[in-house]
Amino acid sequence: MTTPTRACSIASLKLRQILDSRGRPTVEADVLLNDGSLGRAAVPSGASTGKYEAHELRDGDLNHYEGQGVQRIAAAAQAELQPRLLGAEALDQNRIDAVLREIDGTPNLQRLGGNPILAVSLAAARAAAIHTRQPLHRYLNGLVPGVAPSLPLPMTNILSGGAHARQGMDFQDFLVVPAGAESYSQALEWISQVRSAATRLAVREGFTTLLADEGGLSPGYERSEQALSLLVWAIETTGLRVGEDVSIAIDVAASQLFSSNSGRYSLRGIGADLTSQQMLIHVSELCRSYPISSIEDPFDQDDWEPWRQFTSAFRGERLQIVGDDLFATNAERLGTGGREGVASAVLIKLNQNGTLTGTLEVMECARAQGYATVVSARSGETEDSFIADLAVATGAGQIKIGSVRNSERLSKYNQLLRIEEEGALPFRNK
Ligand SMILES: O=C(O)[C@@H](CO)OP(=O)(O)O
Ligand SMILES: [Mg+2]
Repeated sequence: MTTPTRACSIASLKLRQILDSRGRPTVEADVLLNDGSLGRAAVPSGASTGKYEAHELRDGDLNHYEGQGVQRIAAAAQAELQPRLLGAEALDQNRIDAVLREIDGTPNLQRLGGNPILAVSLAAARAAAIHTRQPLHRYLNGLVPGVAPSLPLPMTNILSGGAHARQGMDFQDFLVVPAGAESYSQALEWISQVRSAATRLAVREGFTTLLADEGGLSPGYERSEQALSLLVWAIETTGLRVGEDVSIAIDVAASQLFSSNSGRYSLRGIGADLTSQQMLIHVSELCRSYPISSIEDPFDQDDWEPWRQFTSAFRGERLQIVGDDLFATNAERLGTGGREGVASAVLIKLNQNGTLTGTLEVMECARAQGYATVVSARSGETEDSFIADLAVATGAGQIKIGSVRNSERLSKYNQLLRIEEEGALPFRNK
């Protein structure tokens, strides 16, 4: 692509299998530049994956894998990508990502896999940041001219259900949002106070405090209402004002509950299979009965009609409506959402998109159509803290990482503390 002798050009590429927080194989990339700058990045992996995501090449399923399958996927990708990327200019992220897509040659990256491709895309950005001697968030901010960086408001799992817990609540995430905090560090303090209060209360009530995939408590409640009540109680116990200092967010992850054969949502907690209209009534009632400030994926990724009705029913109220599986960090689907008046925010997951440049384009599209953005981790994570820097660099406003209990989550929370310490950055554009 360019002359291989430039200090910022790629000298070598290495892809390997490592383990994620579920103990399952995932991909890590090293990108080495001619001046010795080494960028390393690891990609996460979802459990409640949407069908419009970039394709992740895996070895086996959630509960079973053969052993070296991801190593073979990594090696195959390395063999094709390395010769084409040698000498590429690491500072030209657009070009690198375009070449990665071109080599794969499929729209959803199913040939080489979205996972090795994203790992290289992110590792190249990190190598470029090291080469330019900038913190990653500052380098990434340079890729989005005109965007003001800021520290994001965390949205944090306290209780988990659905595909992440294998017991209890049908809905996947029950989170708290410390919107009244004055700073990121205060927000994090409040979160950990609410989390310990929730643990104490669950113990007092005789429920288990076993943890789910993202470190959220998995008490085995049957009904969503029990989880929501515990959250309200935990916030009150800490002396914080419910709904003002700290409010509640939920991720229904409804695509996991939906059967396209029957067209119904199966809710074990209430012992019923709901039609789209019944589901609309159910989630609307929950949003009106509890101090919920944000709801994600209340309906299936292809069930657009209730999405439209729900969005228009809550228009003008203080409820953020987030599309995760619905938009799959895909500019085309987000554009459709904007035209159809569906949702008011988009969850941003790098591995749903497949490249850094593609993800930044989706965030730009969100800004252009007035949608809020929530940068998000996956349920299977690594110790890589890239998304913390990404959220700051893009002034995303919000971040969803999981609970504050496990190191693969804390690597992001703690990275944000370090960035806060650098000073001069506003908290969520306040
Ligand atoms: O649905 C989600 O928002 C994420 C994180 O909670 O889960 P997963 O990575 O399993 O898709
Ligand atoms: Mg989700």
